[in-house]
Amino acid sequence: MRSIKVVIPFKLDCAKSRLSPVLSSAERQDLALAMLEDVIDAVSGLGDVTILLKDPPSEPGTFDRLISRPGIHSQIDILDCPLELDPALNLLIEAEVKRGWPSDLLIAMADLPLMTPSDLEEMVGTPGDVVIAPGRGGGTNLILIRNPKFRVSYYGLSFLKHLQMAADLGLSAGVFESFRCGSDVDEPSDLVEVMIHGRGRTPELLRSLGFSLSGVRERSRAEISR
Ligand SMILES: Nc1nc2c(ncn2[C@@H]2O[C@H](COP(=O)(O)OP(=O)(O)OP(=O)(O)O)[C@@H](O)[C@H]2O)c(=O)[nH]1
Ligand SMILES: C[C@H](OP(=O)(O)O)C(=O)O
Repeated sequence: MRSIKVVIPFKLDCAKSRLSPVLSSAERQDLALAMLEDVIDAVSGLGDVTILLKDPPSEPGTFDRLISRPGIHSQIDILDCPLELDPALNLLIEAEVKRGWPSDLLIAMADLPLMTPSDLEEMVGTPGDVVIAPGRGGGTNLILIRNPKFRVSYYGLSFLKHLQMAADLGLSAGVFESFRCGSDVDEPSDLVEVMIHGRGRTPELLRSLGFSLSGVRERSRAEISR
């Protein structure tokens, strides 16, 4: 099997703005870092990892502990790129093409705190020139790119867009359906799933911020309170 390079795009400044009804700006940054930690734990067995960073953090050393924890054996690099999500990722893809496509690329969003190494093993076993793990509601949570012709186009109905882009290029697309990989954390109601199913740093942080499951389940959803 070909080797895999993992790319995690990450933005700390104004991170997770859709959670502003329930979390302050500093808390959202802490949450973004906790989710990044859980994502690194899930992906680090697959190969080397590049964190594609939008804006260098104001506090030096923000990432030091995250990337040099015991149990993390892969190489983790931080690559600064001020561009928006798509141009930053497509520039990185083109750089890999110029290098002769030494590894396949797995692009993993940093807001997937439920994802586990065994989910990813299953995804990597899925055939296709491109394999996509959709997010709930039509987004794209993970893309495994095995063919260097593919480029990304996130936001909007990006799952369907990515399938169409693969078809337009004549590439085969595998779809990896997974509850854990499909659960990205964007809206306050997504925090419920983290409290119920999370096992890592993210539910721990939410508990330390005072969140708990209220024990009530209304309109088919458990409720959390703070
Ligand atoms: N490198 C880079 N990463 C980004 C950028 N915008 C978002 N990301 C990352 O891409 C992933 C998905 O982004 P979103 O779910 O929109 O996260 P977000 O922008 O922090 O959240 P909202 O402000 O609520 O949209 C997360 O891992 C983000 O950290 C960007 O402009 N550059
Ligand atoms: C990046 C974007 O994430 P969302 O904010 O839609 O979860 C997408 O999946 O296309």
